[in-house]
Amino acid sequence: MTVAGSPTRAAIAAARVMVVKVGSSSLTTAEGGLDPARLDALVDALAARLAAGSQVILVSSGAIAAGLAPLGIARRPRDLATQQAAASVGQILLAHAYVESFARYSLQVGQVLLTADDVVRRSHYRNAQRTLSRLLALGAVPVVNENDTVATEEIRFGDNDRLAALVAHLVGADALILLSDVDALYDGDPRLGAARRIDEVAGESDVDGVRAGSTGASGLGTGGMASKLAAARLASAAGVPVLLTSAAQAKAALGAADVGTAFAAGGRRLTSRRFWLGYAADTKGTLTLDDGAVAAVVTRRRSLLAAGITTTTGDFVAGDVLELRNTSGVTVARGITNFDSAELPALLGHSTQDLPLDQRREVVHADDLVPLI
Ligand SMILES: Nc1ncnc2c1ncn2[C@@H]1O[C@H](COP(=O)(O)OP(=O)(O)O)[C@@H](O)[C@H]1O
Ligand SMILES: N[C@@H](CCC(=O)OP(=O)(O)O)C(=O)O
Repeated sequence: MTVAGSPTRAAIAAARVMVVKVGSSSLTTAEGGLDPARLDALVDALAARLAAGSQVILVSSGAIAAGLAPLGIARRPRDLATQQAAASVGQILLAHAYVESFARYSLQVGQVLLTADDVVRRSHYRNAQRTLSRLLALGAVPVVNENDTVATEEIRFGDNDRLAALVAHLVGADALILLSDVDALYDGDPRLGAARRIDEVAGESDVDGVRAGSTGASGLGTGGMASKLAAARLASAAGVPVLLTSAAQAKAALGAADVGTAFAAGGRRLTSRRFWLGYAADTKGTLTLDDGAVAAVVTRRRSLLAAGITTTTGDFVAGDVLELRNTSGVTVARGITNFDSAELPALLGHSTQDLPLDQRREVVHADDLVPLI
């Protein structure tokens, strides 16, 4: 049963700025290629929300899927070069289809193709932020996708669910809507048999035991439900509530928000620097902390000193972001190191006053540290 009028659904229904993400399987036909009718239906729903006064950023997958049929490729290719070639052909078709469809409402669209670097590197992050807010201020609808043709295997987002969650934080969205080919989150993949529908996720305990598959039914998308769940966690940590439903229900999702699964926003909205540090930046290594150090940094919000670190891994330099783990291997925080990986091992376990003068500093300063538990 849908929890009508819950605070999360009310917040989504009232959102002024929203990011809407649509998956490949919701834009293409079974034979391959774009499905203009489904794309128009999505744009109808977006235009209604825009007419009601909201600002909408669309994160649209579908470039690879849209490029397959025109290139005579029958199935989604596994190798990166063919995926990139398909995306290169498909992205133009996709952008063109949106231009035509939004034109029915006299709306302009602006194509924004992002690489992981654009959202995880601080200087690029602010640039992407400025471009998106200027597009919104000018009344255009930003249509975002990963810049598939230039992204290498190592630096790819690979899934647009995560990209959409990062964009939601980037633009300070009030809600993130994830539109897929399934109407809600279930406790198991509904394709595999009876599964219970989940209406509302208030916290981690509500998704305990949920089996989220990592491949979609269509074979066109990437990541399956697992990547949507991870994206919902990311957005929730950024203070953004999430609604997950099918593209077929886009109108209802963008209207009363009384369909699908609603994920509550967890806690307060982090500043962009702390969100970047805690969730978006790439990490270059790990530090294992003893129990006293975990309590100091997580509970008492203190800086991390060399005395509380037992081991380090990775190849990093001062200024890199590291994962801070407890002795069971659980990541308890992320932070910026003040030391290179080459000099840190010799300092471990030593109290700060025993260190040479030029090394008497915190390993991670409290201001550069985001607890994650
Ligand atoms: N626990 C679950 N609840 C709902 N759907 C699930 C679950 N586990 C796996 N799935 C599958 O995930 C698919 C959606 O993933 P995907 O095809 O990657 O979507 P998209 O292309 O929209 O990004 C659904 O078709 C559904 O069968
Ligand atoms: N950037 C890729 C989409 C990758 C992706 O996440 O796809 P999907 O799982 O359908 O949202 C493309 O446009 O084909």
